[in-house]
Amino acid sequence: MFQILVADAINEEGLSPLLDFNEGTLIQKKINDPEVELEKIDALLVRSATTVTEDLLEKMPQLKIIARAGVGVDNIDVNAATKRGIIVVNAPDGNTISTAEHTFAMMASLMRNIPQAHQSVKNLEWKRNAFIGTELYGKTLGIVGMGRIGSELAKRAKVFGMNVKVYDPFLTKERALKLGVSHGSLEEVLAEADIITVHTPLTPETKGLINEETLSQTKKGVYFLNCARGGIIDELALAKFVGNGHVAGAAIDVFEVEPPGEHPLFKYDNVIVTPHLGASTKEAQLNVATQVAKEVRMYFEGKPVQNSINLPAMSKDIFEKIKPFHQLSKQIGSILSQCMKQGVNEISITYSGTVTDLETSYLTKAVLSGFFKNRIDVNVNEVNALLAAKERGITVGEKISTNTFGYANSITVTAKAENHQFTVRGTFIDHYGPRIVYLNDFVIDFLPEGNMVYIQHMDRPGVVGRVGKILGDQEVNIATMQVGRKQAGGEAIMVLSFDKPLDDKQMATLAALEDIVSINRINL
Ligand SMILES: NC(=O)C1=CN([C@@H]2O[C@H](COP(=O)(O)OP(=O)(O)OC[C@H]3O[C@@H](n4cnc5c(N)ncnc54)[C@H](O)[C@@H]3O)[C@@H](O)[C@H]2O)C=CC1
Ligand SMILES: O=C(O)CCC(=O)C(=O)O
Repeated sequence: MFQILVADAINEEGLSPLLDFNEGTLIQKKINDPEVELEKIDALLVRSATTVTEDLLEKMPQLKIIARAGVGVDNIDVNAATKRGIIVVNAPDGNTISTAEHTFAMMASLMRNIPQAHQSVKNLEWKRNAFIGTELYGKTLGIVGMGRIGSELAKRAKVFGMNVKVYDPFLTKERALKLGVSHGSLEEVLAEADIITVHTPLTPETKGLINEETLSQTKKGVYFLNCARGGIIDELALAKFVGNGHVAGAAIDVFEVEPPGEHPLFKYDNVIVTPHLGASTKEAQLNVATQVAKEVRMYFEGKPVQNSINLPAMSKDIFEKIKPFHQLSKQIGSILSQCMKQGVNEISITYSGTVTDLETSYLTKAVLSGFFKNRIDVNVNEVNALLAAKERGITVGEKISTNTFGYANSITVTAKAENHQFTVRGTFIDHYGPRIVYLNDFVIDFLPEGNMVYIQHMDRPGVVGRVGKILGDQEVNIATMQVGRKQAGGEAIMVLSFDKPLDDKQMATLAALEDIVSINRINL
């Protein structure tokens, strides 16, 4: 049973794919609840209240997937998760409309003094002249970060007759044209906009993007909005520019520290605030919860996840096509690792035939995950495979060849150490399955499965018989046996499979036989 911890308030109805999941137990408790056994948790679902740090991950050795029921993953140490092979998924578009609408509502409220007027009327006042507002019509809205939310906001602003000027270094001219917005530098947006709103993620590049220097490049009387992440606008700098009258007002949904407690912006009447409500609609909460619950279930069902931060997306169709090769690649990596015990400095992979139509980089990562399994403590998978190789100084190369060695496809992997190298080649035969067809200079043909031994020996009469006799005497049943040799009387190999692994004594007895050069267990 997979243990799935829902650590933040996530919409219950949206969690139904996990509540109905027979192979998972859903635990809805805070991360620091003493009843939560962190070391047993397989999946962690959070919103923004839980901060997923490297220290926390250290306490969760079984964790395989972190799901953020929302967009921003700045509360998750994605690098630390990646290093441990933990997939991080989010719900990228479930709350886009809600956040765009909230930003729009904040902008309209700010320009028409709605919160202040509301409070005044409730205080039994009737000050119609105190709350003269400003129209949105004809004003220039500057959008910094033209992704999903920025784009939805732009559409709404245009309907209200606003001009939209955007800054996003990753936005193409074609997309800007399609969205009907004017695209410029940050400096241009700062200089031209009447209202500026930020919609970027919080990253080292965007932290403090709006600071004293950039604020001083804006028009006097500009308005600011932040419904993205606290910290993109430097709060103290903004407070200073509101205080000196340069900024006419600000609407803030998100803070550097949440909840913010006493805050320098709160003393200004022309600053309106909400407690991180961008995604707080029934619709958005249901959407994001459903999206991540489905993703976690798909993951545990062995299906591809769609919205991973640290793994390329793969459609179901492609995943089905790649699946047999993925398994074969892992097996090749594992055989290689078990046959070549020394430290490796290079792994090169050659793909040929039908497999080259697929996403081979995914297979390369599978080869590495098979290779590192049992070699290092860390669970290596497609998420951290390249990183694991890099950290261990192993160069990984991938190439395509037209030589299929007579098969419809083949995957050939060579691991190189200082004075040694070992090659394993496999193929996948439709309606038949995976086969290993080449092992270190020997042509062979065996199913990579179960408990095997790989024996290097001299091709002399009686060797195969002696191996069979010794194992028979010890009541060991040989399930399959394949032999390969280069030339009569020269070096040869045997690959045998058994119902259960050979023990150390049995291995030692075989190793001591005359004409046996070496013997290795291969457990797949
Ligand atoms: N207040 C709330 O409750 C919510 C806040 N958010 C925040 O809004 C952010 C944006 O969300 P989406 O639009 O869905 O993300 P998105 O990924 O679709 O868009 C982000 C855009 O920012 C741009 N960008 C990145 N670095 C930039 C830079 N240095 N300068 C200018 N543009 C830059 C990207 O190119 C991208 O187009 C999220 O990262 C999240 O932190 C999201 C949902 C709810
Ligand atoms: O969980 C929430 O309500 C916050 C949403 C948010 O900030 C996000 O999706 O990035």
